[in-house]
Amino acid sequence: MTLDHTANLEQALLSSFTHHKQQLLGRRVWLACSGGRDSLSLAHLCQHLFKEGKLPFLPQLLHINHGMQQANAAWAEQVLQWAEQNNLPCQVLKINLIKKTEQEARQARYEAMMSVMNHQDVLILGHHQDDQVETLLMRLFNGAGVNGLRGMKDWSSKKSQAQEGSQKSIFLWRPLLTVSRQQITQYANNENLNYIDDPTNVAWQSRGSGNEFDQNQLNDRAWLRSVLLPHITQRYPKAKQAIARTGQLMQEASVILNEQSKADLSQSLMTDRPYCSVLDINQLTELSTARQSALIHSWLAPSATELPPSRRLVEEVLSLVHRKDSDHQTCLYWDSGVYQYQIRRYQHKLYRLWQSWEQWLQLPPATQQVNLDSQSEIAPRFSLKPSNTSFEWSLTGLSNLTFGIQQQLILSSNTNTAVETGLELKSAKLLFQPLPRTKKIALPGRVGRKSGKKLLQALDLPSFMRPSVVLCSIQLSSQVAEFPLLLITPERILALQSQFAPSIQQLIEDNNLLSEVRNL
Ligand SMILES: Nc1ncnc2c1ncn2[C@@H]1O[C@H](COP(=O)(O)OP(=O)(O)OP(=O)(O)O)[C@@H](O)[C@H]1O
Repeated sequence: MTLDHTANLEQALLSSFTHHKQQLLGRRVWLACSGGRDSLSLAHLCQHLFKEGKLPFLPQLLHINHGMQQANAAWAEQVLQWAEQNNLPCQVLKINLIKKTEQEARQARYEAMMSVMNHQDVLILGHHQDDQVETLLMRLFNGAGVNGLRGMKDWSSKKSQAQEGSQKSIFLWRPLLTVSRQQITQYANNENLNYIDDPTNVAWQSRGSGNEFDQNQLNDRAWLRSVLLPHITQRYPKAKQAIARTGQLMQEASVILNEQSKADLSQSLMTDRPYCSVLDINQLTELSTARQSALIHSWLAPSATELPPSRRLVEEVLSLVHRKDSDHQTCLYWDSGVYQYQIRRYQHKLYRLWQSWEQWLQLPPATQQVNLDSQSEIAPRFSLKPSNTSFEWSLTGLSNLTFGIQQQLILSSNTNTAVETGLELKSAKLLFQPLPRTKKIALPGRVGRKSGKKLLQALDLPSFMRPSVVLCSIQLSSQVAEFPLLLITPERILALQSQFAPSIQQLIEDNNLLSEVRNL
């Protein structure tokens, strides 16, 4: 028969296990064990349920030695010994903290654990209901919305931030979120667990003969735990359960809200790359104001590792969206903690750009030429701009283009002799250069030729993209002037009016001629 003191914990773990059984299938399970009361109780419970055949896995323990307090090495030793006595595999990982803040310690802890875990492994954490209540209160006092007030999730995914662009992610599993600290304490005491009591968790100060704590010495979490919550529960004995219940309701509400804003976002998105995302303002403004705000809020922080934007920034972006004048100079800056963004508007489009991308766009493209008879020299990716450390812009399928032009020249030169055609091909060149502002160019399907700003406006190109337009022209012999063939931007290729336009258009439509940007 299960004793009362184990019933709550056992029930919570087994019910959470049943709930996530499918997600756990085939995955390796680890347990983050500080050696404190919560995670040690959890490790003990896992081992007990595994022995009884109720849990199909035995987690491998991971303990982080923060190297911050003298006692840390002794704690690591204590966890190792306990694991050995209880036949649980255990690894100690040492980290070096630079800033020594709580936030940095948490992040470094996760990164260290992820470094030994495989992609999509599961990490069990000892967070419980009281932790959840403290988290909710801290967020409430910081003005959180529905997403913040849902608190910690019992199952979530965490991506490694160790290297930019890293694909490694793991699952965090918190099976004890419905169990109170008191219930865990009871379990630990009844099982005679020799857990570690970290003094920085409570920040007690010894004063004179008695033990009192100095409120000013407590961090926010410790103050809520030791000062505010006892007051609240005196008046409202069930306050903690009620706050945790609100968290669950917010969790459900946030699922609905997020599904809605995801659907709204996909309707309004015109382009979506991490470094350049474009929203259609006409679509966006069809939505109610509340849905516009929710959409902008999630669009400004596209990945889970980024900070949520402030209410004020969302309002500023919305007022940019609703501007009726033709001002295209306004630029809002936003640092999401991971990326630095610029938010800009052009015509009916709203741009979210990495700052590094906007700066890269200002660099001039290369001026270069390709001889039409030397097909073998053409690289599969023909670089259009000197690469820097962040981006590479290239034209793929240039050999298809030169081949198409050669064929057309041969076909159209039936009045010439083979020798003359050969000579014409030999001297023919493709020239690539930054679009000259003075050159008059006819756009396909438009009347008359345009130059400079007018041409770029007709192309619907925002000012920050204009330095990155390449003109590709053909020069058939050194005596004859060149003819414009195509305009290339990082986003697209436009075939200009020329005898080669139909075949170039075909190459573009078949994706055999592409302008491609790679984020390095
Ligand atoms: N040094 C550590 N090594 C491994 N895991 C840790 C460590 N510190 C914290 N954790 C994990 O993160 C969870 C939440 O961290 P928190 O700071 O609340 O833990 P704690 O109070 O120090 O320890 P516990 O929750 O085990 O009593 C812990 O339950 C544990 O799973």
